[in-house]
Amino acid sequence: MSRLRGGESVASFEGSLVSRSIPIDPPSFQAVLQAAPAPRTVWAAPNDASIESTENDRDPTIVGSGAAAVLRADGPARFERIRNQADALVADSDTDTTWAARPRLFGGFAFHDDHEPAPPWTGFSGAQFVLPRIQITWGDDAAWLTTNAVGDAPALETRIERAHRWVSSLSATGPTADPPGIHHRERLTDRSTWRTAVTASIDRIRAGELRKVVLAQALRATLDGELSVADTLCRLRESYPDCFGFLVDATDGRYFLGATPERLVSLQGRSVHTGALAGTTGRGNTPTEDDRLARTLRESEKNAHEHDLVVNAIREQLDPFTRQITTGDRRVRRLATVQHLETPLSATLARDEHVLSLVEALHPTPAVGGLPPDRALTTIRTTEPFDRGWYAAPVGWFDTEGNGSFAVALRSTVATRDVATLFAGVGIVSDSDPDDEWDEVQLKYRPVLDALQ
Ligand SMILES: C=C(O[C@@H]1C=C(C(=O)O)C=C[C@H]1O)C(=O)O
Repeated sequence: MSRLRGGESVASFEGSLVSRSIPIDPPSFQAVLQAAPAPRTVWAAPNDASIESTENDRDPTIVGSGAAAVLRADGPARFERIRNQADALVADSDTDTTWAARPRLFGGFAFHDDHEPAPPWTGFSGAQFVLPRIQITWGDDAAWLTTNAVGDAPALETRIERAHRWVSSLSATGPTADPPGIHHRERLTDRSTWRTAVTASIDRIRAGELRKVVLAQALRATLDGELSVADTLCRLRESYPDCFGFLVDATDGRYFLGATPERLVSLQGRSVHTGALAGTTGRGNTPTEDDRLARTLRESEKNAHEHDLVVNAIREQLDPFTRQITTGDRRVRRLATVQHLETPLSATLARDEHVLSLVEALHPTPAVGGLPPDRALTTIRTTEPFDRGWYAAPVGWFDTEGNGSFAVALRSTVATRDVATLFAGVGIVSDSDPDDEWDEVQLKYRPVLDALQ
């Protein structure tokens, strides 16, 4: 475990990161996740060929177990503080791993700079990253076992053998329990409060004070049975295979998990992939109705405006870092419960950068914050009657060289064994309709609600 000295920004580790890995027969994702000792971390990459990637940067699926080091930070400087702690940890690191199996730190950040870890976010700092003791990585048709430690290389050789025996002993498919079921739902935002808030934001947009703001709602679901994190994530993976599945364990019986369609940024070497995801409609009951909804979404001026604001802001935020930015074609991204407008963007960095610098520059994009950013964030803070915590904030991983992959933590829940709090939001622009936006929020709760009942 890491030792923190003199406050969170200065980390001192007794030695550097050591890491060993071996190829293994691919075990069952669910069985590993079910059996892995805490804290568990999950990064499940999309199985979507349409997500742009180069040969090398295909994002793998990884389950982490245990903690060889934990980095934490708070406040507006949390991105830089995590970066400094990580630099101290990886200086002189000793790894024998292949590219896919390399050690990574998994975690994320709170949405707001002034995040307080109050319920339901107890245990969640402003930022937390875990270097797992054991990492299982699934690539396209291979898998690896990696063991990580801080300054303890000899013990690693024995640990990797023990971990290998453990993984090999897991049965091919894990047990699948029924979903826990929901016996009570409590809205933290009611319809009339929502109408008032959305109308007030629209008035401010029409008065020229704001251009866009993303307002969210929260829903507290009391569960009938006990939540199984592994089963819930597997159900989300099945229904949303082209989303990013994630799990963050706050180490006190609270988990943040979800399956989000939105990539924030991925960096490999100097190659950057990101995208704008904004503008939403539902799914039809028939293919014809589905296509009609998609066409209406594509042709809607309101959605085009909402979407363009995001594309332009991402381009501006990336501009200082890049030599060249390419904006791909806008398309409709069809998920099980909604359809979104999506534009992929790729760029080449002008110089080497750590992925956390890009994460900090991009968060929050106007897909989840708004424009101008400061006014939108103040509006969110003063309007929403709950703390967003880590919802709509960056979650992902980075490696010892500053490569990494981050998603925007949407379609998610912060949960204990018996209560799950869900969040979902919508972009408000001048011609938004409060009731349509209410309906859109309900659609965005569906991925997690369906996985729970
Ligand atoms: C804020 C959410 O989604 C974001 C808002 C969208 C919109 O307003 O159309 C679409 C996708 C996401 O960028 C959410 O899912 O909670």
